[in-house]
Amino acid sequence: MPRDSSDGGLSCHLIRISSQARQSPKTGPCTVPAIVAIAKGGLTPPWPGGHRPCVTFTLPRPPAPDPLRDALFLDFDGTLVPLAERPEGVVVTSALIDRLHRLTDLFDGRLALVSGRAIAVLDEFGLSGLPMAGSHGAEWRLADGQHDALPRPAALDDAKTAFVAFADAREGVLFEDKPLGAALHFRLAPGAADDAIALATSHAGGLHLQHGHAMIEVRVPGVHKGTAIAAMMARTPFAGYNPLFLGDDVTDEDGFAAAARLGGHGVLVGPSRQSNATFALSDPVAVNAWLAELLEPAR
Ligand SMILES: O=P(O)(O)OC[C@H]1O[C@H](O[C@H]2O[C@H](CO)[C@@H](O)[C@H](O)[C@H]2O)[C@H](O)[C@@H](O)[C@@H]1O
Repeated sequence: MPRDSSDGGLSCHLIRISSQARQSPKTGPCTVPAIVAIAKGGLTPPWPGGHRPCVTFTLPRPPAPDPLRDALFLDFDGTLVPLAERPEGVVVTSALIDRLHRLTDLFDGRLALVSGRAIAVLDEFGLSGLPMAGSHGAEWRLADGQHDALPRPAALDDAKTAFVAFADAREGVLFEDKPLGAALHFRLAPGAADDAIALATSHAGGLHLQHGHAMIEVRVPGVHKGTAIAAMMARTPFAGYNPLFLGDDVTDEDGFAAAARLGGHGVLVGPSRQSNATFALSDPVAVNAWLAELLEPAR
């Protein structure tokens, strides 16, 4: 199966190849259909005419997990709930909460949320009964009360002051105060993206610069969703099972890699891209339908 290794780091199975000329995500316009690139020698440089080929990575739908062998790790925003214009705008329905609890029972407790949000925020959304990792892996809490959280770095206070001033000065930019991070959202002000990212980068010393959907964040360094999944997988009731992780954002790539390393796999939610995931679902509606199907045999 052909692979595109031109971007380094990630490697993806190329399942479907587009013959349409499209915008290349990495190197500007691509004008050479991949099928031509393959005919001329492959998907790595040199490409015909020097142009990156147009490729579409399409991953297959995940098979149904086995409740006796697998553990489910679920991202929140963009995976379980559709993205909203504002962080506080997402809606967590009672049907979703009920579904997650029934799945937890089906998997004998082996279901956890893995989010960039703080655990305290997920609790406020009514999800407090579930095991979860928050703050991009900087904190986790299991159903039996085991928990861990890294301390808040002092550097976040300076970042917060600068981010609040920036958000006040730029129409549509939102500041999100997080216990273990500080974030700027520019979904409502896309023109402010470059300046917001530059500002966050200037405050990233000693912190981790975390990109996300229409947002930039500085946060606790040294951890990520992969380390959180590994920490939970080392403990009861997860140890000894195969982790499946569903996520949509760049922060989820570490989780996909960890799931694969620990004997499971990642499921990318959303449009195709180069990813550590090996399966895909189109959006949160598809995720919730897939999850609901798992409960059907138990009805
Ligand atoms: O890891 P996740 O659970 O996916 O959390 C990632 C970030 O989600 C939130 O921001 C994103 O969702 C917002 C609401 O839909 C949206 O307005 C924003 O553009 C997205 O980036 C949350 O606010 C962040 O703290 C999380 O890190």
